[in-house]
Amino acid sequence: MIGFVVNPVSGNGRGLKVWHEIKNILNEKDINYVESFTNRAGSGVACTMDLIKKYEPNIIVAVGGDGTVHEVINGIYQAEIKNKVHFGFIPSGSGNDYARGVKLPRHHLKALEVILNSTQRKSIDLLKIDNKVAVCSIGAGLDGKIAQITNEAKYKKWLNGLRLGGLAYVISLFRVLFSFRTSDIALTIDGEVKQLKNVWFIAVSNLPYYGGGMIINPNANENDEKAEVCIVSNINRLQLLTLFPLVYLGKHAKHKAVSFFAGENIEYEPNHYLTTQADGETIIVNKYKIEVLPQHITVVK
Ligand SMILES: Nc1ncnc2c1ncn2[C@@H]1O[C@H](COP(=O)(O)OP(=O)(O)OP(=O)(O)O)[C@@H](O)[C@H]1O
Repeated sequence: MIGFVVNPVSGNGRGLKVWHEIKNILNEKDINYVESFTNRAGSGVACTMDLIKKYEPNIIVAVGGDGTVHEVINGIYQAEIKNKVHFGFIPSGSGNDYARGVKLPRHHLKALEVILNSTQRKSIDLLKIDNKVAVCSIGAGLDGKIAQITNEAKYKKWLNGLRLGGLAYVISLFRVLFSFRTSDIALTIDGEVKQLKNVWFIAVSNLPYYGGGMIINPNANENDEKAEVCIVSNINRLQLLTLFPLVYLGKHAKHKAVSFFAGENIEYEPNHYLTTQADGETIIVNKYKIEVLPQHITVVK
């Protein structure tokens, strides 16, 4: 049996349209499935856990955007069944960083074909922070703030409807840039400590993309049992603006303000609270401690 967790409001309402199309095909093909609709932000976790408990599906599919991917993966994680239920994805949002990262089709009908016909499976790592997990990235500082105000902004919905969700992050950058305060950070990666001054953000990745297509950690690999870390520090606002377009091309590596690291256990202590995003969703963090969970979830490819 396949369980579908559908976010009807993803992609500014595209989620519901996509689901109706998918459902018709499932009915025509006489596929055994169950569905559950998210009814508010965050409810995808409980929807997933309920489906697993009641129906014991072998595949759980998120129908939505990266936020829905995040919630369903957390539902599977909290159900403590590890690789027993396989994860599938049908995109109906606009960011699609997960689909890009694991090289899944971005068209919903092609994605459905993969779920119904593919026998390929891949075990991938997850990133754990507090009692939550992320599949794409966890970012703190400027990117956390940008994700927060983007998720609250009306223009995200309009732009999502036009399939220009990535542009919403650019608008938000200009909104937060001038009031944002950088921080000093003590960073520990696998026991090695580094002191960093004037940090704009710290992005810890399992997959290369975030923010609707920025290639923030080009070397991130979902099953190398490591997280890639990109830090931007010691740069003024104008220089940051010139760096920003390079991230869309993954060409920021040579810039003097950019440092990369990799490891299994990443911990940082900032000198003030950093707004944090996990897979683009704002999360409240008690401890800035990120751990790689090696090959913790099996995805349909
Ligand atoms: N019924 C609902 N009403 C309001 N918000 C919801 C509902 N269901 C889910 N959400 C929230 O909608 C937000 C956005 O979902 P999602 O990321 O899947 O779509 P998107 O923003 O259109 O896509 P993307 O993140 O790929 O741009 C998530 O924070 C999710 O918790």
